[in-house]
Amino acid sequence: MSDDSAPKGVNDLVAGGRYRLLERIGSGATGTVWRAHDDLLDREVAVKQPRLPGGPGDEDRRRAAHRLHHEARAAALVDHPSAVAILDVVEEDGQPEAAGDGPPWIVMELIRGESLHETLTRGPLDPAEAARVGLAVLGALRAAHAVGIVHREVKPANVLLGPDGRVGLTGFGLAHTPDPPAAALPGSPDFAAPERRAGRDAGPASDLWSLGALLRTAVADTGPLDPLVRRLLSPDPDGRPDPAQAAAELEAVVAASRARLELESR
Ligand SMILES: Nc1ncnc2c1ncn2[C@@H]1O[C@H](COP(=O)(O)OP(=O)(O)OP(=O)(O)O)[C@@H](O)[C@H]1O
Repeated sequence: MSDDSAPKGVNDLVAGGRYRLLERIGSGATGTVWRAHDDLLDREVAVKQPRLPGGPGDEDRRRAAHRLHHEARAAALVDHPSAVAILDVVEEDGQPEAAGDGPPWIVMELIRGESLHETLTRGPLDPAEAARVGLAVLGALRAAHAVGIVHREVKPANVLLGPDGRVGLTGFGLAHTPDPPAAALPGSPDFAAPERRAGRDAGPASDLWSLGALLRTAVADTGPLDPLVRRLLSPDPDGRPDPAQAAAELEAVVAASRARLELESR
């Protein structure tokens, strides 16, 4: 693309010499997410600009940068159509930082839409749509668990919904591989499994509890999802369903709804 046709960015800020920031999408605890144009590949992407506390060398700042690096690495390991793909990481600050502690700007695929959290501010989903979204999230979680990653922050704000039915799980900031640090990490209490709230470590079953909480929050009445949601929300991690079984039950709810719609359209 020639310079003339390149979209004009906000303040013409170009991260990593390549990602032209176009529009602020939103911001969270660790940074601001921008819609950006990748001038090299001529496509739009999402770029997370870190917001780090303190000044260079501060412990808080070092920890926040570490968390972002960790988020990028954890998310990049997960290869699933319902996990937001990590495309690149660039270090862009101009500030002298210790190697590996610099603020990483995370370049991700852009999901044009909104988070499930935003969708739910307008009203609940019907159980079949919740099952479809839950099935996608569960798929991404199973892919994460298969490579030894526990997400630890499954919640509606971390589920992005595209206009084409696309579901993208993001927010791997608290994700970790087993053998965790002893200290309990912060998270969202409403979606954190009881063992996590008690300060014990989270395993794959903790993500299943969070999925149960997400499904319960997404619908006005759990209806056909009720038996599954109850088991996902079992206080005992061993009492939660096997992920393959949970997927089969969600699929059954989605299939029943499709069959009903087909009958009605005849
Ligand atoms: N890849 C993406 N494509 C489109 N929008 C995104 C993407 N990633 C995040 N967003 C949007 O950007 C906003 C901020 O995302 P971010 O991940 O920083 O939020 P957060 O989960 O609250 O943050 P944190 O995990 O740091 O607390 C959210 O509204 C989210 O919907």
